[in-house]
Amino acid sequence: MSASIIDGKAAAQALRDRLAIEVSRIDAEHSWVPGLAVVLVGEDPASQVYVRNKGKQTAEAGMRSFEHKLPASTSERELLDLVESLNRDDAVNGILVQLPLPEHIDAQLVIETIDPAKDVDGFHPMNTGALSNGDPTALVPCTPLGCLMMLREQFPEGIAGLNAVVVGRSNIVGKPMAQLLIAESCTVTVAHSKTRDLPALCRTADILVAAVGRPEMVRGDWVKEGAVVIDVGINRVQLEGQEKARLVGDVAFAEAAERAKAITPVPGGVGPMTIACLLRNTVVAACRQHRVVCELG
Ligand SMILES: NC(=O)C1=CN([C@@H]2O[C@H](COP(=O)(O)OP(=O)(O)OC[C@H]3O[C@@H](n4cnc5c(N)ncnc54)[C@H](OP(=O)(O)O)[C@@H]3O)[C@@H](O)[C@H]2O)C=CC1
Ligand SMILES: Nc1nc(=O)c2c([nH]1)NC[C@@H]1CN(c3ccc(C(=O)N[C@@H](CCC(=O)O)C(=O)O)cc3)C=[N+]21
Ligand SMILES: [Mg+2]
Repeated sequence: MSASIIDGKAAAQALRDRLAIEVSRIDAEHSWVPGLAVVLVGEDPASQVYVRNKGKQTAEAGMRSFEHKLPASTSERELLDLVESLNRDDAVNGILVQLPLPEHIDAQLVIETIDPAKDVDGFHPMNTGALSNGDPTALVPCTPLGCLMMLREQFPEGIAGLNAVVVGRSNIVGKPMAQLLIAESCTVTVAHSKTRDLPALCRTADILVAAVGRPEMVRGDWVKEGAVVIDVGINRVQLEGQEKARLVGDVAFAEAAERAKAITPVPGGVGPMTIACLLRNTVVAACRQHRVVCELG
């Protein structure tokens, strides 16, 4: 079998097109547009790429974008003050503080300072709690939400009852991914660095999600014939004799594609959908704040 390649770029474009229509309807009917504030502390080059993409795509969807770039030397108090001022700012409907933060800043404290109604990353305990309780009003973390949207497209008959293996248990990807799949009635196993015989476990997966941060760790023979593989990994690897770093996922793509039914590429898979879902969460959050019905579900 040779896998079909899931086009995350196209899926993200389609979602952004729908958002743009919804935003222009809101603007016409209510005379406001959703606003997203992105806060970047420090100079991490990869984070700068994402922040630039977010700003551009936010504007293209007709929304307002507020970028706050702070030096790595910013104190915790200064960052908390900024978050509190964004909480009070009515033009700001969504707040994203790019992670990781410098060592001297308590990231959990920053996350808990964000108004849960503006927490478009879905990382605030109020939102993670709501997700784990199956509360549909939860703001759901963007990367897992994007993965779920792509998975649903692959299974017109639904995913209930399928075996899902999520490799990685981070608060930003693995755990919320597992929660979403549980809510979809998959049978979910979460693997991590202490998991025994990971290859054999992965071979039980109808749905295999890799969110590990290790380039091409998941090999072709870990993939069950006909499985759908979602590769969340974004790893910059420097190849010998090549000038530019290359982006690779957590899955050995060519090998896995020989056995999977469908697979997401890196780049062009989960990454673009993450940003589109961030914009979606911002529109949803803005509509709730204005007590206006949103036609995005
Ligand atoms: N496309 C996108 O939009 C996004 C992509 N990413 C990418 O996804 C990847 C994961 O990110 P994130 O969740 O933040 O990473 P973390 O480093 O926070 O978590 C990695 C997880 O993988 C587990 N792990 C590490 N090594 C192994 C191993 N050898 N075998 C099994 N499990 C292992 C860890 O286990 P343990 O808990 O035991 O340490 C941990 O649970 C990264 O490449 C990141 O860049 C992240 C966010 C968004
Ligand atoms: N508070 C917070 N929320 C996040 O959602 C968050 C974060 N912090 N910190 C970093 C990770 C990573 N992340 C990505 C977003 C887009 C792409 C993306 O657009 N990737 C493109 C390629 C872009 C490139 O060339 O680097 C692709 O995969 O095709 C990747 C990764 C969001 N994250
Ligand atoms: Mg992390």
